This record gives sequence, structure tokens and C-alpha cells, in this order.
Amino acid sequence: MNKQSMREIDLKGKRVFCRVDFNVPMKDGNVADDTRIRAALPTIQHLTDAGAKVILASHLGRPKGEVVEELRLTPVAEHLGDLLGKDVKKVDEAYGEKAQNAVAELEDGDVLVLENVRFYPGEEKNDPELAKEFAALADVYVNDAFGAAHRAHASTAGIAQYLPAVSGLLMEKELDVLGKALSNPERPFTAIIGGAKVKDKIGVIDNLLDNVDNLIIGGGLAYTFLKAQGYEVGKSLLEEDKIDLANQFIKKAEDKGVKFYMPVDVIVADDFSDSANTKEVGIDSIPSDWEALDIGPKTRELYSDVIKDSKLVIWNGPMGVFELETFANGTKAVGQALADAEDTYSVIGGGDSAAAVEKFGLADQMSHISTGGGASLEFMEGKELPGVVALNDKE
Ligand SMILES: Nc1ncnc2c1ncn2[C@@H]1O[C@H](COP(=O)(O)OP(=O)(O)OP(=O)(O)O)[C@@H](O)[C@H]1O
Ligand SMILES: O=C(O)[C@H](O)COP(=O)(O)O
Repeated sequence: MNKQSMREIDLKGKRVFCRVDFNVPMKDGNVADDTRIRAALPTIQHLTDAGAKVILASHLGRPKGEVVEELRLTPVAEHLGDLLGKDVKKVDEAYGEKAQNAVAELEDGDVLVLENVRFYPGEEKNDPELAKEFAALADVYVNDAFGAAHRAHASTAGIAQYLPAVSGLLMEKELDVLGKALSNPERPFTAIIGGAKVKDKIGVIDNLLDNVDNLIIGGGLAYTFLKAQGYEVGKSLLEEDKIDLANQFIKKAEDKGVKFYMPVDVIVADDFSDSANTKEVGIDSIPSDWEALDIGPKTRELYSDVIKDSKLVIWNGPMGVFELETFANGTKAVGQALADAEDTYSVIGGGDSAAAVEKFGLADQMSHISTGGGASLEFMEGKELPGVVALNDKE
């Protein structure tokens, strides 16, 4: 990476404003999934070991510039304290006098969590005044919030103008893994794209077709591709206005010599529910009043074989409606194939696919699970991430 890392600078006694992505699922006022918090621990530990005064900033949810009591970072700070095994301080502001005082009380190696930065309207507007206020708390800016790096906000980008700005360890690792995958992939390189909508994945599919050897399509978006190939898809998810585009992608794959895999059989249901009547059918036999909610057994086998023979696999988006047990088998099979493939480096592109491997107990067996949903998608689309662009270049 051509950006300066926090490993390259002296941190002893420095006040470090470290942007993390602690936007974690909450339930009944507690942290429901702490994956993102645990992913930031190496950075926090490195900072405390180096004798920095650690000031952590994050957003939680989308409070839209207002204080929302349920979105305070207090429970997150408590949870972090448990994980670190040390006292973590929390202040109910993210800048101004209260925050200044809390920072002034920090000893070297102490950790302070600021309030949710999205309680302030200036955050999402990338207001320079707010960015200056954040910067006034610290000597150094570390961005470790890969998950929010696609946002040009005051705490992810603006602040970098006013302080020496370097990347955190998680940010570095994410960029390194995803960057290597896209620029210098081990081959055969396979991308698996699923999820609900073609429109959300256009940029990713387009960019990946320039790089991969195999492209596997699953999930709700598969039916627009199948329709483009002349199949009737019944009541399955279909984006009529993307049928031409789907055909263009299939053509691009042909031109580039990329093997393009679509489902050969599917699980259809007469209702979008776990108790629906279901059938396994070939893709030429989808009944007109049923919808396909998962890939079928032959497709599971086909996709698993492609995975087994790949050296690198990037996976974004589930193969079916994995939240419902009845339609989880396709997603489970892909996860299991990745877990079983010993010589395959598996990169899970955040969001729902990360939630799925976690749910199926396969997370430990993946090579890298990105903490970024939207951020990893934008990265895979080949877009520049504002939170990365803002950091100081390597000298
Ligand atoms: N055949 C299908 N019909 C309808 N919905 C589907 C189908 N297959 C998958 N889905 C749904 O797609 C949703 C996930 O797709 P979405 O595009 O929102 O996110 P994603 O692809 O996981 O992206 P990210 O990983 O970046 O969050 C899941 O909720 C899943 O139930
Ligand atoms: O959960 C995420 O993808 C990041 O934390 C960014 O959150 P946002 O989509 O609300 O900006």
C-alpha cells in the first residue's frame, strides 16, 4: 500500500484520534456481534503498547445528525473494556470541552471512547469545522475503519487534512488482502456473486470480469441472468430493466474467456416462508406461479467443484434466502466448499456473506472475512475509497 502506516511513526505519549468501525449489531442495549470490535483490537493494543493516549471514534447506526439514546457508544465501550481486560473510559461528546477534558485526563496507554460521531450533522456532510474540532483533540489521526472507508465524512476523511494521517493495522490488512486479490491473484481465480439485486452488483461484476477466471452467479440476481438466457423464472426476483445488461455481462465473459456459471437447478417455493411448499426443479421447469429461493443440489455440486479447483475465491452475497432454514442449503454448501478447499484462499466480502459463514459456524475456516460490506464492494468495483485517499502517502 502506498499510504503511511501507524507502524511507521512514533506514538509514545501522543494523543491519537483513531477512527474505528464499531457499527455493530445491538440487541436489548448490548453488543450482539462483536466481530468488528475484535477486528480492531490489534490496532488498539499496538497503540496502548506504544504508549499512546488512545481516543476512539466511531459511528453506530444512522442517527442522522441527532442524539439517539439507543445509539450511544456506551455499551460498546464497556464491551471493549471486557475484551481488552482493562478500564476503557467513555465521554458523552465527540468534541468540545467535555471531550477535551476527558482527553486531558488520559495517561499514556489509556483508552477513551468518544460519543457516536453521527450525532453531529457535520459528520456526514464532511464539515471542515467539525473535522477541525475532532483534530483539536489529538496529535495524530489513525484510520482503522475500513468498513466506513467508502464514506467521505468528517471523521473518516476531513480530519486527515489537519493532522498527520496514517492507516491502522486492520485497514492495512483489508487493503492488502483485497488489493492483492484484485491486482495479482493466484489462479484459477473465482468470484462468487449472489445477493438480491443486479443493480447493486453491476460495478462489481463488470470489474471482476476483467480479472477472474470463473464467475459464479447465485442468489436473487441469478434470475435476471437466467431470463436473459431465455428461461422463464416464474415469480422469482427479476429486474426487467437489467436483462440487457445481464446479456452484456455474459457476452463480456465470453469475449474475455471467463467461465460464467449460472444455476442449473433451483429450489422453488409457493410462498416466501419457511413453511412454504417447495420443489427441486431444473431451470427450464420453474412453474409460473412459484419463486426460486435457493440453488438446487446439482448447482451446489457444480459450484463446489469450481471452488475446489480454485486457488483464490472472492465471495459476496448469499446463494439463496439463507435467513430461512429451508433455503439456506445453497449458501451453506458454498461456505462448506470454501472451508473444505485446503489450497484455496477464501475472501468473504463482508455483509450478508460474512453473517452467513458466521451463522453456519464456518467463519474460522475462511482465510479472510472483510469487516466492510459496502466498503469491500466499492473496493471490488475498483473505486477509490475516500477514507484511504485522505491518508498521507508513503514518503
Ligand atoms: N433467490 C432469492 N430471492 C430473493 N432474495 C434472495 C434470493 N437469494 C438471496 N436473497 C436475499 O438477498 C439478500 C442479500 O442480498 P443483498 O444484495 O442485500 O446483500 P449482499 O449481496 O449480501 O451484499 P453485502 O454482502 O454487501 O451486504 C439476503 O437477505 C437474501 O435473503
Ligand atoms: O456497516 C457498514 O457498512 C459501515 O459501518 C458503514 O455504515 P453506513 O452504511 O451507515 O455508512
